[in-house]
Amino acid sequence: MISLKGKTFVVMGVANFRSIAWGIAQSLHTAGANLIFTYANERLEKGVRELADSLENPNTILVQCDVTSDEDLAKCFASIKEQVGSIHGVAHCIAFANKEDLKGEFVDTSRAGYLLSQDVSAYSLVAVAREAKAVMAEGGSIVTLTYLGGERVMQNYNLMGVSKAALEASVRYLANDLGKYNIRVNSISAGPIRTLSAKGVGDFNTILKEIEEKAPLRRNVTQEEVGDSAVFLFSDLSRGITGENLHVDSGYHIMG
Ligand SMILES: CCCCCCc1ccc(Oc2ccc(Oc3cccc(O)n3)cc2)c(O)c1
Repeated sequence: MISLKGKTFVVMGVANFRSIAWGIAQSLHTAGANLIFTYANERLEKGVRELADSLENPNTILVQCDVTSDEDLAKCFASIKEQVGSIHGVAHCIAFANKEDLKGEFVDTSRAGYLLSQDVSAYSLVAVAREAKAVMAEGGSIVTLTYLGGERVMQNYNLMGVSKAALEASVRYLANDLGKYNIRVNSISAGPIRTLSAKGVGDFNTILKEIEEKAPLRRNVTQEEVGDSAVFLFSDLSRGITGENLHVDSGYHIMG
């Protein structure tokens, strides 16, 4: 089993026990890591604290962080630096698009909706990477979450697909910039998982069934499987990998 004992990772985007971010947190915890959870606002704090407390690790820290605010991000990582000195990685599990932009016709996307989704789902990784760089002395690893709809059209995914395309290109350009500091930047393209966020995507159930019928493994993936692949990308076993998009999707992406 990979050991991340004595290492500290920031997990951004836990909403509840179904979150992929929580799956990543559990796998990191099992590997012995210390965790710092960030949450967007007070409404989310209670739920994140209950989950964090369930790990029973006294080193766990919670920090409020609204990724749409440069000031909040700067304060968040300054607080992390002050509390732990340095971190070894960041799991960026944050995305958003207005519900009306996740169904119907992409051509009808509003300017405001498009910019909001790009800001939260793609630009936030650039800002997080910039702030995290200053707290990752001995190098580190940044992992973000994407979906196949960023590479090709998946009905209803619409605006989020365009935001994920921007996110995946941002991973490559960030990997180019940060490699000289021995900071790696990768994405995990997860298969569909029934999370709070998934409720926002039109006709979600159809794709779950399609995976069971067409994916090479003939089954859907779980938060734990994505979490374990994230531990691989956070560990030295992936020290030669950066700018990569790792599909953890039962192989579905290889099918026509
Ligand atoms: C047709 C594609 C079906 C599979 C979708 C898999 C998936 C599920 C969830 C994903 O993450 C989000 C995150 C925010 C998001 O925007 C939301 C979520 C809930 C409410 C709302 O107003 N917006 C939509 C999807 C995601 O990027 C991808």
